[in-house]
Amino acid sequence: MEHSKKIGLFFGSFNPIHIGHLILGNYILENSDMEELWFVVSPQNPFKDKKSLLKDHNRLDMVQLAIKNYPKMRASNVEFSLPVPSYTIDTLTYLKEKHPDYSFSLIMGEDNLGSLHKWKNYELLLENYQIIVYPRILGEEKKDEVVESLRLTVEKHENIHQINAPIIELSATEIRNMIKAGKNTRPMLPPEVFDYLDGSSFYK
Ligand SMILES: Nc1ncnc2c1ncn2[C@@H]1O[C@H](COP(=O)(O)OP(=O)(O)OP(=O)(O)O)[C@@H](O)[C@H]1O
Ligand SMILES: O=C(O)c1ccc[n+]([C@@H]2O[C@H](COP(=O)([O-])O)[C@@H](O)[C@H]2O)c1
Repeated sequence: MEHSKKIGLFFGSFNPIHIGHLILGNYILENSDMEELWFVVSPQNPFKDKKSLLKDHNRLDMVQLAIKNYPKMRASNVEFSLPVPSYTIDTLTYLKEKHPDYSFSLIMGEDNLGSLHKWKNYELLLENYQIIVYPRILGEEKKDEVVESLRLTVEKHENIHQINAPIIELSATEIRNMIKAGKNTRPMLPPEVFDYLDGSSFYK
């Protein structure tokens, strides 16, 4: 049988991409059988607050800058030309058609696993794709018993693979707030992304 290249997909708005995303992407490449890791930049979601969301191409530019020295990482703009809001199952179906020789897996934080049962066609997603789940610190809301029990049901599925990646408590929201307040974000951002933002008026 022909080998199908294993691709891990990491979806997000990456507004901006930060070192938490990079550390995790690198961990997965170094500790799983994924051969490539694609950062799939989600377009502007009409149901979310757009005020501080940079344009698609700016967020894609930053991902490209951040990964330029990581040969196994790619930036994907596949969702830019698909209907919004982007449903992961639709993106996966499109990617599978476009790259029939690749095998795609989903990379997801433990926090998102709690709401997976609300995603479009989540049963289809679970049946057809491997989902790699990494640990996050769960907030009070996520600890809710009902969510927790649903999470456990999904967790038992054979396509869910939990990995022991390091927890980096950083968020793009925190970084945007710091930039707005004139604080230094250099250690939280890949150097090229820091320079890109430093020379612009973004988030200020
Ligand atoms: N520090 C982190 N460590 C691991 N995963 C993260 C981290 N921050 C975000 N993620 C995950 O990365 C994906 C893309 O993240 P996203 O671009 O939404 O970043 P974010 O930092 O959570 O952004 P925001 O604060 O704007 O909501 C999401 O699945 C999110 O759960
Ligand atoms: O497909 C769905 O129904 C669906 C519902 C919610 C979230 N997602 C995906 O999960 C990613 C992270 O979601 P969020 O809400 O944490 O930004 C987002 O980029 C989407 O690709 C997908």
